[in-house]
Amino acid sequence: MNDNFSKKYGQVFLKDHNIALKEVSFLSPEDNECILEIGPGHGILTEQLLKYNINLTVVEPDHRFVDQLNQSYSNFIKSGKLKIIKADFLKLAPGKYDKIIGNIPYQISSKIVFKILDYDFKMAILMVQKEFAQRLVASPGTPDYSRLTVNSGIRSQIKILYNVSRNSFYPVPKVDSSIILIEKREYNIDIKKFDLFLIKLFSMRRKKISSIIDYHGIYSDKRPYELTIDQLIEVYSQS
Ligand SMILES: C[S@@+](CC[C@H](N)C(=O)[O-])C[C@H]1O[C@@H](n2cnc3c(N)ncnc32)[C@H](O)[C@@H]1O
Repeated sequence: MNDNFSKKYGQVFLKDHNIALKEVSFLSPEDNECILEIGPGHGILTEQLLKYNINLTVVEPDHRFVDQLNQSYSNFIKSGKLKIIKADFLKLAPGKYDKIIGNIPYQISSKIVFKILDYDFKMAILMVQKEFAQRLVASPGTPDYSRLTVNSGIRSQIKILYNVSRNSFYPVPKVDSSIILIEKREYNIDIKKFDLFLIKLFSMRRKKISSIIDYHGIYSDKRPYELTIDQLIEVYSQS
């Protein structure tokens, strides 16, 4: 295929097969699991995934890759083991999969993570920009601690598993990457309403909570970025 990289689709491609193997081994596919891959591109992860006895669905908006995958994996498609959806993942209605995997475009990483968290799934393995991974797992009181950390932290447990050099990709991007694990967890809050509350608080992250919202409890003098997730939920439920 003539590589005409699309900036619009955030196309940098993993060239290190050992990293692809590592990601798939982190995912640990089990027999008959339904697995979703976001943004297969040339299929470096797809190829490894198809070695397992799983049902694989891949979502890719770029018709060039869809055509390439349709050709390379026609037997898997015929046997029903592989389904290729030509679409923007962000526009799909959330579904149910056992596991999700993807080396996702940097510029829409937070939208993709928020969308994944609307899915019914057990765990996801994603390759993301290193700095983005650090924002996901940031501790309260640090500059990286944000609405993204809290929103994703309520709905899941996230860990950085492995850092990947920019030199493992082509064309070489300006940033390094990290492989992260997302494990979905149960939560008991209206996430849409809570997120609106977070947007308001974190838009003034250095102001005292009592000067942002009508709250006069024990955390009034704290700043939003200083509170743990549980403390933010407490403020939300009392305001
Ligand atoms: C960083 S590249 C990774 C490609 C391949 N998985 C790899 O590791 O080499 C991101 C891929 O996501 C695709 N992509 C971009 N926007 C997307 C979207 N909204 N939904 C699904 N895939 C998207 C791109 O076309 C590209 O194939």
